[in-house]
Amino acid sequence: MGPHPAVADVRRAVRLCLADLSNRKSGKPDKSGKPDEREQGALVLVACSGGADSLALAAALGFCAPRLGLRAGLLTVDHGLQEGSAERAREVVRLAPALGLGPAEALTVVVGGAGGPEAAAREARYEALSRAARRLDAAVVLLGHTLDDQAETVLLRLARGSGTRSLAGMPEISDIYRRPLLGLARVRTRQACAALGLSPWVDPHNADPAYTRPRVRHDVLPVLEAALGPGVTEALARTARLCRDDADALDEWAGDVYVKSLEAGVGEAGVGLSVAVLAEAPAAVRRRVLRRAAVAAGSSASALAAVHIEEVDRLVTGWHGQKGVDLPGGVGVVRRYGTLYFVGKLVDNLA
Ligand SMILES: Nc1ncnc2c1ncn2[C@@H]1O[C@H](COP(=O)(O)OP(=O)(O)OP(=O)(O)O)[C@@H](O)[C@H]1O
Repeated sequence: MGPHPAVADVRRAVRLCLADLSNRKSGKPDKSGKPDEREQGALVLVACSGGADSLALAAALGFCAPRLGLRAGLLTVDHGLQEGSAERAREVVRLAPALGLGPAEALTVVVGGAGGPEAAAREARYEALSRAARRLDAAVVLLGHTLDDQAETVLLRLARGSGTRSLAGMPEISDIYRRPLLGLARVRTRQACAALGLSPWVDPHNADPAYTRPRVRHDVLPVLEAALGPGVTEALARTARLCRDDADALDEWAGDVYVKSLEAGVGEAGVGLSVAVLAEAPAAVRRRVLRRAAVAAGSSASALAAVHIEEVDRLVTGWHGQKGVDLPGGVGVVRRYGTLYFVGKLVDNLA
């Protein structure tokens, strides 16, 4: 008898996601079911909170890694924000060998206050995960976001009035991170855990209406599904995929226009763009070029809101002598005749 269908689904998702790293073309296990000692494969880590999504993912990684000729390990992060968090982290680490995961570590982080506790915890978590991955020389770190997480993200961003890049939601691959479960409904990870006899941890925050995401999860999406039909979650995730393709194409176009419009160049004086070249570009492309220039001059991408860029855009398309625009990160934008200058502390990695 084969595995439970949900277990098979999670394993398939992991296999597909790691296929490019595999050194076993057949996908069949070797005799021992363990990675060949002579050709030690790449190390794949799973970031596991102990919740159903990342627990099902960890189990699937432990199963698939030897069959793909890869090594597998686990990282769990103790944010120190909830009672019993250290004990839970230890429990997740203790579970790792039974799941077939080699190095397993609990990382302790200190969460600062900037941007609210959720955002600060996330930032501290990613920093700790990236550092540990570098130290262990891991090729990738897997995250357990599901189709439902993606749909919630898209809905939240729609409600904020986001553009295509933001509506593209979470990418399947970014930097060392991969999200194999983005195409899989959350219910499948619950089913997979149950079928494997695993008892996931339930985050009390996930039911706390004080947080926005739980409200979307429990109050908004069920109402949409009831009113518009059961395909809404899947449809929102599809919107993310479509927006990603559009955003990628526009970014590429904007890259060309950015280079063409660089008039005063990028240097000590700032970034100078040709207004004539900018004015010729479609609005969606122009806004991307302006964002790029702002980041090159020292604004942080996450602090730049759509309203900031719209204000800068008015210096191009609605110019009647206004004095300039201040952007986050201490960047100022001024227009002098045919050139738009972004002046501020320049960052090293220019676009
Ligand atoms: N404390 C943690 N330690 C390690 N990884 C984590 C931790 N918290 C979250 N992650 C990783 O980030 C992913 C998304 O976490 P998030 O809290 O947004 O979602 P979630 O729905 O609560 O996920 P899960 O059910 O796996 O806890 C998780 O699936 C996991 O891979």
